[in-house]
Amino acid sequence: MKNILITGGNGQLGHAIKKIAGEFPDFNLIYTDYDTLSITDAEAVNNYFSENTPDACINCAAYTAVDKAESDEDTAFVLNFQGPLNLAEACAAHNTSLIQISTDYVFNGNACVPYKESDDTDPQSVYGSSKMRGEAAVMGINENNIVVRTSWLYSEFGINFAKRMKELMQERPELNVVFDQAGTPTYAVDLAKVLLQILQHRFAQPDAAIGGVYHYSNEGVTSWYDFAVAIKELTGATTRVLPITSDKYPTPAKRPAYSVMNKEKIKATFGIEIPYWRESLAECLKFI
Ligand SMILES: NC(=O)C1=CN([C@@H]2O[C@H](COP(=O)(O)OP(=O)(O)OC[C@H]3O[C@@H](n4cnc5c(N)ncnc54)[C@H](OP(=O)(O)O)[C@@H]3O)[C@@H](O)[C@H]2O)C=CC1
Ligand SMILES: Cc1cn([C@H]2C[C@H](O)[C@@H](COP(=O)(O)OP(=O)(O)O[C@H]3O[C@@H](C)C(=O)[C@@H](O)[C@H]3O)O2)c(=O)[nH]c1=O
Repeated sequence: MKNILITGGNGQLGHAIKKIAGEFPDFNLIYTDYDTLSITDAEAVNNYFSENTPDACINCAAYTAVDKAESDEDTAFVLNFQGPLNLAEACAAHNTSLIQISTDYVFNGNACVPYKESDDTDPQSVYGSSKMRGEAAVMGINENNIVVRTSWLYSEFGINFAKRMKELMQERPELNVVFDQAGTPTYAVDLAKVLLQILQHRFAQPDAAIGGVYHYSNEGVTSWYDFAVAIKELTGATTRVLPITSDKYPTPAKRPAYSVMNKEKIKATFGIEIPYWRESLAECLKFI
């Protein structure tokens, strides 16, 4: 039995991991959150690892309020950079495997073909910059650590675009949604399974050199507008969904115009198949 620590366990991804934990009977999953283990408190993190010595840690704790981060930079960096650094140091000291979750918002969005892990990062927002620093901190401490970048995460848990759209469609006759930002939605439950599969792989072949950055989203490409239209179609809502350009929906943080990620590396390394985004959306909507 392997003990797996899930930090930020009360967030969206933490809940998604809880949902599928039963499919991994060899793992004893331990969930902590802000109130039980603040990842920004280096001493608390060290003490926790000394007392509990987990075999692996998946860091789901993060500052994810993209717009708020623009005016709350210090808090975003403490949580998205210092927190992962604290965890990476404790993991290194206790021989614990670490998976850090990162984001498509580390890219500037100027590409027109899917981003590879080796492409340059150039975040356009405080959130993206803080996550990029978190990636560098984790990989700088131990090259065997793993960073999984994902995009447009949604699920029946927490706050996310799909849940918000479904709510708004019940309240409003018309919705305006940007169609000039392209990316790929990711059902958090699909990501949760892959994270635990990666750990299975790590424990089965401890000497395999699988450390590094990986991209994972669902398959396909869409825009936020098309994502909203799919939610409307799949839920049978009658709201009019209208496409707008980003300048008609001003936000404090700039989002990448294109943040589709190439997933060849994660598929080849771990032998996984990835569901198409619309099929996963249909599955998720059964639970929203
Ligand atoms: N959501 C998305 O669209 C995407 C997310 N990601 C990444 O995926 C990961 C998971 O995101 P998601 O589950 O959506 O995020 P959530 O915001 O749902 O969850 C983050 C969790 O971290 C907790 N937390 C806050 N501060 C601390 C702290 N100091 N110590 C421990 N825990 C803390 C939060 O608790 P509380 O709520 O009490 O503050 C919350 O439970 C993150 O790394 C994120 O950057 C990547 C791409 C897209
Ligand atoms: C609610 C709403 C949003 N939008 C736009 C705003 C924005 O450009 C886009 C996405 O909206 P949101 O602000 O909900 O999503 P956002 O917070 O930008 O989502 C991001 O979160 C972080 C944590 C990530 O890591 C990213 O991968 C991504 O998922 O849709 C509309 O056009 N109309 C609307 O009614």
